[in-house]
Amino acid sequence: MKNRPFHQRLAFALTGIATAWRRERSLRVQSAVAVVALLALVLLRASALWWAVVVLAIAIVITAELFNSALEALIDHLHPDQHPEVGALKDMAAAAVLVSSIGAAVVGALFLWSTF
Ligand SMILES: Nc1ncnc2c1ncn2[C@@H]1O[C@H](COP(=O)(O)OP(=O)(O)OP(=O)(O)O)[C@@H](O)[C@H]1O
Repeated sequence: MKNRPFHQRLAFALTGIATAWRRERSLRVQSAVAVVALLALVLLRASALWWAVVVLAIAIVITAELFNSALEALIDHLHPDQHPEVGALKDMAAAAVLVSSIGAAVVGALFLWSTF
C-alpha cells in the first residue's frame, strides 16, 4: 500500500537498518570507524563546518553500504545462480562503497592535517 503514515515508514526504515546491521559485517565496521571519527571531532574541538563535512561523509558511506547490501540481497533472491552479469552488478555496487570510503578517508586526512 502506498502513502502510509510517516511513523510506519519510519518503522520500516529502522527495521531495514536493524536487518542490515545483523547481516552485514561491513556496515558494523564502517559504523565503528564513524564512531571513532566522531570522537575525534569531540576531542579535537572541531568547528561546526568540520562536523558538517565529516557527518556528511559518514552518511554517504553508510548510505552506499545500505544500497549495496540491499542490491546484493535482491540479486541473490531473484537470481541465486552464478552469472557474469550478476558478478558485474555486485562489483559496481561494491565500487560505490569504495568511492565513498575513499572520499571519507580524504576528508579525515584533511581534518587531521588542518588540526595538527
Ligand atoms: N551470482 C554470482 N555470479 C557471478 N559472480 C558472482 C556472483 N555472486 C558474487 N559474485 C562475484 O563474487 C564477488 C563476491 O561476491 P559476494 O556476494 O561475496 O560479495 P561481497 O562483496 O563479498 O559481499 P559483501 O559486500 O557482503 O562482503 C562479487 O564481487 C562478484 O564478482
